[in-house]
Amino acid sequence: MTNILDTGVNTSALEVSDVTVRYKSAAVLQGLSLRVRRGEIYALLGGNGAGKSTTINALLGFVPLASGRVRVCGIDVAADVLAARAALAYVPENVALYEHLSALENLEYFLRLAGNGGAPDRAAIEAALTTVGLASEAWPRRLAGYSKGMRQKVAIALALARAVPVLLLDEPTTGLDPQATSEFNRMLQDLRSQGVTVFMVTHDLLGAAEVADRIGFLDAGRIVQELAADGPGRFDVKALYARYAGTRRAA
Ligand SMILES: Nc1ncnc2c1ncn2[C@@H]1O[C@H](COP(=O)(O)OP(=O)(O)OP(=O)(O)O)[C@@H](O)[C@H]1O
Repeated sequence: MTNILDTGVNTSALEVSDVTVRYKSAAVLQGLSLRVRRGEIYALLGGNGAGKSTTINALLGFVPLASGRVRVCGIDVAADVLAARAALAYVPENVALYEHLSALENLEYFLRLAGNGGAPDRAAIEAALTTVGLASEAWPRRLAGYSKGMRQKVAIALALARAVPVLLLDEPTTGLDPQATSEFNRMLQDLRSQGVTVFMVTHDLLGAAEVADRIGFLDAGRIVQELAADGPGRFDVKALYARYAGTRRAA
């Protein structure tokens, strides 16, 4: 798969440096710093209100920064938000695609919108749908009959067909059954092996431990802990659970 921004291979995919975001007087991100390497799966965990969605909004350039800097593939988001967004595909928890169109038609339609008006490349569409593991029988069916997991696959296939190097996933496994979750995690591993970077916000500690290279714990707008997968043993889930539970503020 071609990476649209593979110049500057030494730059991080995502770099958040000492970022503060305020809503009115309240600081929601408070000196947040994190770095995601190219081809890495990074899971951001944190309790409700910790600032996870605000972090995604900062990466997309949707919230002004009171201080700090955000870079996407080396591009300063404040300096060139459109170039930064072109390197990102944001997949929200509930994917917004056309229900009355099939997977193939949705991809054709959105690629035409994103492109320069020419016909989208059918082979690239089929390759992307294959990579995400959507069964080919489903490709011509309307999305109205799709499960949540299938819709997510279509949204990710769209990002792949656009050759976007970085995926931002918001709660991707919420509402998926265990089989769909493990299929989803396998797909993320396939994407990683193709050099795609994944940044996901999640409450699914076990899923994150299964698939992520690193897990960051966000509390009150900053990273309070960051752990890396340690080889074949990966994360110590028990210890992780204790730490994760420990970052949640008392209700
Ligand atoms: N547009 C806004 N205006 C004012 N306050 C906001 C706004 N958006 C978020 N907040 C506040 O900022 C804080 C962080 O919100 P954010 O949505 O980033 O948290 P989160 O970690 O994604 O939470 P959740 O897990 O519940 O989705 C919360 O206290 C929230 O109420």
